[in-house]
Amino acid sequence: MSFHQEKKKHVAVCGGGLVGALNACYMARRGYKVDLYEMRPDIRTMKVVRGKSINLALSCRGREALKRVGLEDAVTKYGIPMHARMIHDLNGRRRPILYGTKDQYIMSIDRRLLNEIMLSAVEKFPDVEIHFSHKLTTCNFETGEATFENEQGHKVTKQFDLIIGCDGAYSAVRKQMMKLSRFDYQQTYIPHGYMELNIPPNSQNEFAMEINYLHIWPRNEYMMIALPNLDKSFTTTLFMPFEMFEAITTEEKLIQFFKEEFPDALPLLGQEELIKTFMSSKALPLITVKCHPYHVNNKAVLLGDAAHAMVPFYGQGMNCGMEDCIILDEILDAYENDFSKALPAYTKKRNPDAKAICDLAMYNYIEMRSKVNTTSFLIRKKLDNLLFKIFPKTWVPLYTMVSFTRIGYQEAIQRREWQDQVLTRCLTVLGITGVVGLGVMTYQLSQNYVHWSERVQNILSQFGMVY
Ligand SMILES: Cc1cc2nc3c(=O)[nH]c(=O)nc-3n(C[C@H](O)[C@H](O)[C@H](O)COP(=O)(O)OP(=O)(O)OC[C@H]3O[C@@H](n4cnc5c(N)ncnc54)[C@H](O)[C@@H]3O)c2cc1C
Ligand SMILES: COc1ccc2c(c1)CN(c1nc(C(=O)N(C)c3cc(Cl)c(F)cc3C(=O)O)c(Cl)s1)C2
Repeated sequence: MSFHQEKKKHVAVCGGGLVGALNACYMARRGYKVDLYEMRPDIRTMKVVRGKSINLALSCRGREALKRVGLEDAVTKYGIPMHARMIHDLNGRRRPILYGTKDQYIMSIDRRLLNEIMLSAVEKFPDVEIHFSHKLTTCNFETGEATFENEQGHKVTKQFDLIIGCDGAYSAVRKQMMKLSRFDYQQTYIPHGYMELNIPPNSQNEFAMEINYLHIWPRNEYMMIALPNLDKSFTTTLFMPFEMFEAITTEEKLIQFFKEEFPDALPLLGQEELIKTFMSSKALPLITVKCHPYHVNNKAVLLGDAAHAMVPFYGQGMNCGMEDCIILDEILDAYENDFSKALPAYTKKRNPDAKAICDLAMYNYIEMRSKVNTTSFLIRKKLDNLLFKIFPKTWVPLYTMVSFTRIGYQEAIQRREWQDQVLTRCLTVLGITGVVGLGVMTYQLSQNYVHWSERVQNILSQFGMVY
């Protein structure tokens, strides 16, 4: 090796899930030697893969992360666009609320397929090896040594320049970090659990509901969400307090509950299939994990749920973890692969945003649980969308900033707080002085917006109103 030739970095990516598989592609693309360790067997050879939601919503942040390693098209060709939410109310009425313009949509992606595509992409890089059925047990943050145990209980220890913990919400790498002083850790289980149900294709072997929608049954204390699959089924996730799951002890109680709460969904789920699935499954827990710092020395760093697990009520956990890969890659460029500088910079940059989305997802859970039924959900989304149409530069709905832009999560929340202040102030003024208040609201919001009257005319004319 010539004097000036730098020794090739050798990294261990722990966890071959959605973030670990993608991060292995990022590290391999940097020219590092990569060993990816996954405690499960190769899911590409397995019949059934138990675990989390069968499908999930891929939005802007995750798509950009896939795009940068050339995987966006490979993934989105198997995705189903969802242009709007479809709100199902108690009397079976369905009302759509667009996410935005026609090119603003999120995608329903099969979790296993996404993971398989990324694992196969990792294998195409030179100097990369995937070790399935290898579970990380311990690591040394001074020497960079990591020990892995295989199915036979055989242990192997290797030394790396960097250990990247992508091993999920119950991360072993993070557990090792928790032994260190000044490592902050916080976890919260919410009282709700989730259970996956299935709406199969109808008798004509077609989708049983409108295809390109994220279907929602908001019922305050509980809710159901359904995302479409390529096989024309919908993976339907029921979110409910554990004690409610536990109180449904008989088939009769189950059917009665669905007849009362989700009457339109019951015939689509099929009573027999619903009984079979519900009675043979356990509701799974939902956890929020926050920690700081994400790195130790120049030897280890956490990405994805290992760093920031969140409740799914914004559809951002995977998208955020995938965006972690972008952030780390950009920082490694900025610091020319000097881990002693790059890792602290990564924590400094990413931790506030990750905490913000964890809080936002939890807030949305609380908001949806307490007062979001069909009407309130409709009103807020339609108000958001109307103000966004009138003042697109000023009033960007929070869900738009989160799911359709790469605005930092923390900045998105700050902008939303400003919107809320303005709205509260204007509605107060409006309440007291009526027309004057309207002027105040328009003036305040239209300051950053030119030609708003043209917009208002355009919008009102769409409702057949001449302004
Ligand atoms: C019901 C539900 C719905 C969701 N919906 C969405 C959604 O719509 N959109 C979205 O963006 N996110 C969603 N999420 C969140 C998303 O699933 C997670 O954020 C994402 O899976 C995190 O990816 P990860 O790779 O960090 O962790 P994981 O996907 O958990 O992968 C961790 C991997 O590490 C492996 N592993 C664990 N321990 C070890 C070890 N010691 N050694 C080696 N390997 C190990 C595991 O086997 C696994 O393969 C949802 C989550 C839930 C629960
Ligand atoms: C597979 O399991 C799951 C479980 C939950 C989710 C997803 C997939 C995908 N999710 C998305 N949420 C948003 C969002 O921004 N908000 C505020 C919403 C939040 C809730 Cl809880 C909801 F029901 C609708 C919206 C909405 O606006 O449509 C998206 Cl945009 S996508 C939540």
